[in-house]
Amino acid sequence: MPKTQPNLYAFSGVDTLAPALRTYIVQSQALGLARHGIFKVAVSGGSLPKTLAAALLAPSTSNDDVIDFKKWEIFFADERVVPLDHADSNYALLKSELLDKLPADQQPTVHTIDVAHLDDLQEVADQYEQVLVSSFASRDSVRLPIFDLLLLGCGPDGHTCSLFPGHPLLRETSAWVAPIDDSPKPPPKRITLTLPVVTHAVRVAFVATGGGKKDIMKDIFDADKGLPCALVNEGAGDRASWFVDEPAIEGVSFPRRSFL
Ligand SMILES: O=C(O)[C@H](O)[C@@H](O)[C@H](O)[C@H](O)COP(=O)(O)O
Repeated sequence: MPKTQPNLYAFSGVDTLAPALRTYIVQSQALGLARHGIFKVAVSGGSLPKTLAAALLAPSTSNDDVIDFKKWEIFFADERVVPLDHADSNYALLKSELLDKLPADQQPTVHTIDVAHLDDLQEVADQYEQVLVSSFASRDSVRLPIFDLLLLGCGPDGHTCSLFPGHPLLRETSAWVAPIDDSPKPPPKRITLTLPVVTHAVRVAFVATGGGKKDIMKDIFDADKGLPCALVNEGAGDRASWFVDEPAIEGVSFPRRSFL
């Protein structure tokens, strides 16, 4: 069977991107709820939580546009191994951008890292993997967890999650969650979903905006440099969708799709 290609959706700016991202997330939510009565989603840090808030905090426009946060189970695609109230924490970022703005009766289940052993990176990764095992069935019965949706960013070097270009972690085939203590982007100590888990998700959405992304977007879409984002595109095919603004893909020749 020929390999499928990722969907590249381009918008004039975040104000037009956010409603489309919302529609895509609502569709993903419906698929997740139909599959198992819950919506299992993992999110990254960076600018993503702010864009997510723009997409998700807007009022519903119809009965088909309802976000049922109480049925969401939120995981972190990667997390910096710091206290949960630390300025570097992806959880703290999601909390301030989104969770704190949701009413008390609309709070999702959120799986943070266990901060009891922050000095033991492997332990933090192992414990987070156990959280996934508890949610996605026993490790023996499923080879890989299947997230309903991953919401990811793309770094200026082509990294995603805490999977960095040329890093040995890209070759991890066994763990679901891995520690990294030499992240080229500070802070150095993190945990991350591994590449097989990322490419195994039902859907993977990247959000990349701004002219600062255009060179790396050319490398991801028009070249063959084995960058982490390109490896996700290769593994997920048309299960991967990119929500970008025009400045981010200026000069990229890969064909865009229209988001309907
Ligand atoms: O852990 C990190 O260091 C950041 O979360 C990082 O991975 C970020 O997601 C990308 O660099 C995209 O950043 P923007 O969303 O700001 O473009």
